[in-house]
Amino acid sequence: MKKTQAPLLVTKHLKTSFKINDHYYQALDDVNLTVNPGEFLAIVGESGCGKSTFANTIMGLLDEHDSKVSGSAVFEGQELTKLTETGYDEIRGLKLSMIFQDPLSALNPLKRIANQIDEVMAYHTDLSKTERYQRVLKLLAEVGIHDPKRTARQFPHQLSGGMRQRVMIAMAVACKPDLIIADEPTTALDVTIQAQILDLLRRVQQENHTSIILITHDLGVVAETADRVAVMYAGQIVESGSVQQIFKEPQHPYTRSLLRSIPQIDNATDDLYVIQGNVPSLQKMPATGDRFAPRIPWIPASAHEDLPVMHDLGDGHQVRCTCYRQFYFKEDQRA
Ligand SMILES: Nc1ncnc2c1ncn2[C@@H]1O[C@H](COP(=O)(O)OP(=O)(O)OP(=O)(O)O)[C@@H](O)[C@H]1O
Repeated sequence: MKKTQAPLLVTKHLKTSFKINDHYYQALDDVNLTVNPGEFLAIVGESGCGKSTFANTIMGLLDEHDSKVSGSAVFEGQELTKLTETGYDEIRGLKLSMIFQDPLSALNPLKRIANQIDEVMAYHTDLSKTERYQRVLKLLAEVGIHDPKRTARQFPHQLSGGMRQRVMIAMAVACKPDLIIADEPTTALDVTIQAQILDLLRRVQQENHTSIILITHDLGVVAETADRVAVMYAGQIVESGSVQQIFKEPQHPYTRSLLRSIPQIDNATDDLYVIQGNVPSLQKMPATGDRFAPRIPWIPASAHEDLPVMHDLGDGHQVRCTCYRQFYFKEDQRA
């Protein structure tokens, strides 16, 4: 059952800049995203596209001395960009949680697992110590830890990578938050464990009706997991839509290139498609034009907009720039 029909998180014209050598450079540019209650949104893009910056902006984890945020991010009616540190303390862990890529550095190496999960409940709930311990064991069992009592006594270094990530998920869901941001939660894990962790996140979303934003560079992991996908390139959302739209009718050349780069099991003899070039650094970000254009030089300049905007394709499918209308792969054209 839905807790509320209103969107959970709405960002409008959200921009984040970082100070480098006394100048501010934009890492997030005009990000407009909506996350509905109980929805699983994936944000996908190569390394350096701004995905973690988005997560850190929403979670209030940026260093205010070297970053600037403008625009709006409203979470459950609260404007996050104006929230003080004390305000964030009230909602982080309770309404808004984060799962990091590297649980070993996110967990405290000197504290037993039980104490780390207990902390968030001690801060946000009125449960007694005994009740909290019972909940720690229940949470550990729910995230697939076979011997919760034993794991509760252990330190992070005594656990495998997959178990540590399960513990992080137990911590993140301890107070049943409304939104969890998982930043590359499976990147450091092998493929089998990766699938288990994604299944677990999906289960958390369905059982607790929690919204999840999954941040990943791997479009391949998204198809089975997410409801909607936002593709990010060089600090901008270049395409967004349902999983079906993104996988069956991808429009932006960047989305199509990412899809083509996914290894296909039934296509083992074909060479893997590699997107040529790199994501521009913040200092080299072009002020105008399609930011992906330099990586598809065979597409005529006239196909791109000078100041690309989002185009509505219907049913919630959006794409930036008109170049998608004339996009083709150079290799296909030669064939
Ligand atoms: N504190 C910072 N100061 C300066 N530049 C930063 C800072 N944090 C991130 N950046 C730059 O902002 C851009 C976006 O980085 P971000 O980490 O958000 O990308 P990402 O898509 O999450 O990639 P990755 O998966 O590698 O973290 C990059 O060019 C990065 O170098």
